[in-house]
Amino acid sequence: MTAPADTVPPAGTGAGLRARLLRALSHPSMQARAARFPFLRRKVRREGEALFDLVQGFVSSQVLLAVVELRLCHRLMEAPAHPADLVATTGIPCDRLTQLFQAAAAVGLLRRRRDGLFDVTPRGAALTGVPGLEAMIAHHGAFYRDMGDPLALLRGDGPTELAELWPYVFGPGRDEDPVRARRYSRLMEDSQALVAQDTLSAVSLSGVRRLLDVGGGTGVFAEAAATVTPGLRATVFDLAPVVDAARERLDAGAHAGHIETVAGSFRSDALPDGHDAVSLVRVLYDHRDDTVAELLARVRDALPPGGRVIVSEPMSGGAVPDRATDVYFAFYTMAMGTGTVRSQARIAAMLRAAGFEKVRRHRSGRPYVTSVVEARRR
Ligand SMILES: C[S@@+](CC[C@H](N)C(=O)[O-])C[C@H]1O[C@@H](n2cnc3c(N)ncnc32)[C@H](O)[C@@H]1O
Repeated sequence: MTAPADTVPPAGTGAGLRARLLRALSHPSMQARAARFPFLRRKVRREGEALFDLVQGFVSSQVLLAVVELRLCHRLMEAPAHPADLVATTGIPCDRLTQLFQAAAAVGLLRRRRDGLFDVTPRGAALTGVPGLEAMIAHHGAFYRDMGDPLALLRGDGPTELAELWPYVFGPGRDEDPVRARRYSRLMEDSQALVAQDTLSAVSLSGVRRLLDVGGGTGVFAEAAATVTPGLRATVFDLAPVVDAARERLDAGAHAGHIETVAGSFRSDALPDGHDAVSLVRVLYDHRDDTVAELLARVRDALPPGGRVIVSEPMSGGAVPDRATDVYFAFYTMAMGTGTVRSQARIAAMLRAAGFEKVRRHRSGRPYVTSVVEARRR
């Protein structure tokens, strides 16, 4: 497709040159002509590879899912194997299993050795070791079905499967089911350690005596905060069924005496006071702007002047769109029904509107794990 002529800026300007390059690249004969010029040849090839990468992304993800479901990396960590060795246990014919091994090697999870056996690569080993990653991949079936018709998802047509998995986003009446609360809490709990690690390396809690972790799940962040901040006492505030699971977990841990749990809903209940900092870890991106604005107002009311709020979650790249957050998390939260990824600038603006100041943005080295914004109550 070529751009209409009237949208092309005048020749000689930077924008004009760029528009001409884009027009040239979009011309079908360009692929053949570019072969004659080394610079263009390289550019066309790079763009071709990048486009093909986008085209085949879903297939790679499904290869990853098959690898996870068969626990292939776990099996090959024990000993290198030939696909034929796994036919009986997987029930997959040898020729197809060989194709899966080849594909897993092509995406860097396995290595094909000269003797025809396969073993795991460092990436394949990391897949088995990153807490929560395999559980996250395994639950993607629901997300991919929601993504099956992206235009329907964008238009907001019909129910989504992810909305069923995260029922609390719709508030009272949908947020009390203990079975579903356990299921989503376990999913979050597994990945919470990494998020806690990045959050606590972005912000120091030194000077904080009492931390309130709102939507704190089963207390993994509160425990991590207590571990790195001697003397810290924490309160985990979450919905009743989640708090029951949190209490069970925390009572078996090292910080049981320093971490309280309070059941309630931040939609309808005042937050417990007596804390000098409030954390919101992977909470805001689940909710619409009006819910977030009300929640931030409650956080402000629970804090003394100068009290800190810490927001930690994957954030949009904003002016510099980011592949992990503006693609994956944006569509994931959209499929949940009410969520959205916000940029640090947008969260900062919402914090200021709620009565916070001295906003600091900490861009993490792993935006796909989390980014952090903190502020003080005016
Ligand atoms: C995505 S999870 C994050 C949990 C934890 N902070 C973490 O990062 O693993 C969101 C949490 O917010 C809690 N939540 C949702 N709506 C809530 C409400 N109205 N009041 C209190 N907690 C709520 C959920 O139960 C869940 O534990």
